[in-house]
Amino acid sequence: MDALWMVSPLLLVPLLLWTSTTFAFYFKKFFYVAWMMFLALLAIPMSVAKSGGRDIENMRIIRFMVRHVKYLLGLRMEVSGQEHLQLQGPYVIISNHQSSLDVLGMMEILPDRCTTIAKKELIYAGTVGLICWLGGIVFINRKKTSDAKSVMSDAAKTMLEDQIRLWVFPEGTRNQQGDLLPFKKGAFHLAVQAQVPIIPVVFSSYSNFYRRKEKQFNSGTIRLKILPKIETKGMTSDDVSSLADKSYQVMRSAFLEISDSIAQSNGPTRH
Ligand SMILES: CCCCCC/C=C\CCCCCCCCCC(=O)SCCNC(=O)CCNC(=O)[C@H](O)C(C)(C)COP(=O)(O)OP(=O)(O)OC[C@H]1O[C@@H](n2cnc3c(N)ncnc32)[C@H](O)[C@@H]1OP(=O)(O)O
Ligand SMILES: CCCCCCCC/C=C\CCCCCCCC(=O)OC[C@@H](O)COP(=O)(O)O
Repeated sequence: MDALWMVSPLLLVPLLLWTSTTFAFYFKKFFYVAWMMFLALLAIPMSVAKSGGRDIENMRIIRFMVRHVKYLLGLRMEVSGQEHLQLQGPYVIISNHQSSLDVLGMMEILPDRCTTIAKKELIYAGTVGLICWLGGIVFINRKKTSDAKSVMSDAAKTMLEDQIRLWVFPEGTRNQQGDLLPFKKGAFHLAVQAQVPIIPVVFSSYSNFYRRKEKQFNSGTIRLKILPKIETKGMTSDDVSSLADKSYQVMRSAFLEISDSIAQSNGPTRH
């Protein structure tokens, strides 16, 4: 009995360590969602006051409101290739998609008059849904290909008429498998239909600070690499597959390169 009393406090040590990282994981996730909901609540009246309703200019307000959130979560952003975004007129940005944390990187580099394409379910996310609508986010129904395609073709026209840039996640869903998923074609049809360039953007792997399975959410660095534009002038729908393949290749090699260099600078990581 005595021996058990001596041992049990020692057993508490690993238990406390386990709960503290797990606790931090849930706490940071909860805080992130709650804080974004709160920021959206502030941004809604600001957007309505500025532009009276749904308007792409509201993305400036959203960008401004989200920029500090990285500090609250202990994340650092390292951006390279910013000069590639200095193009006149509309273009399509494509990037990999790991988590809702991508919004932080997106707001770090979002050019003016740029909004994004998102699944329609996001509109039901309370204040976040409303601010997305006010920011002109284009919602698509992924379960109905024909609907999604027609929304994307309309978007190609609007891009040119209103001089708008669109950010698309060509993987079509979130993915943290340490590699890119095969690309869907929508972003490439969009760029070809509008005859505008594609600018690939790559987020480094989050696996060195965020591991969902292991319930870890530490401080860390996100590298954001903006790659040179890929022209689509003169291309037709016949070129879409090769355009998608080419984009995939350049993004995949950039992803492996920047993710690897972070893993090395942080020392070995557990997987
Ligand atoms: C102030 C504080 C606020 C705080 C809150 C923050 C608020 C705001 C910040 C904003 C940030 C919000 C961030 C939101 C991120 C959300 C991201 C997402 O939701 S990702 C999911 C949605 N996005 C996508 O899915 C885009 C990528 N998907 C596609 O491009 C798909 O192709 C599609 C959805 C258009 C269609 O998909 P699917 O039904 O699966 O069909 P496919 O297999 O891809 O295609 C079938 C065939 O159709 C051809 N195709 C596709 N598109 C077209 C087209 N536009 N025109 C003609 N043809 C098309 C395609 O080539 C296929 O044919 P094939 O013969 O096989 O080639
Ligand atoms: C009252 C409802 C409350 C719902 C609360 C959810 C609110 C989310 C709040 C804060 C996060 C802010 C950033 C939101 C934008 C990110 C959205 C996102 O990343 O969507 C996932 C989508 O790309 C792919 O979806 P799937 O991986 O296919 O699934």
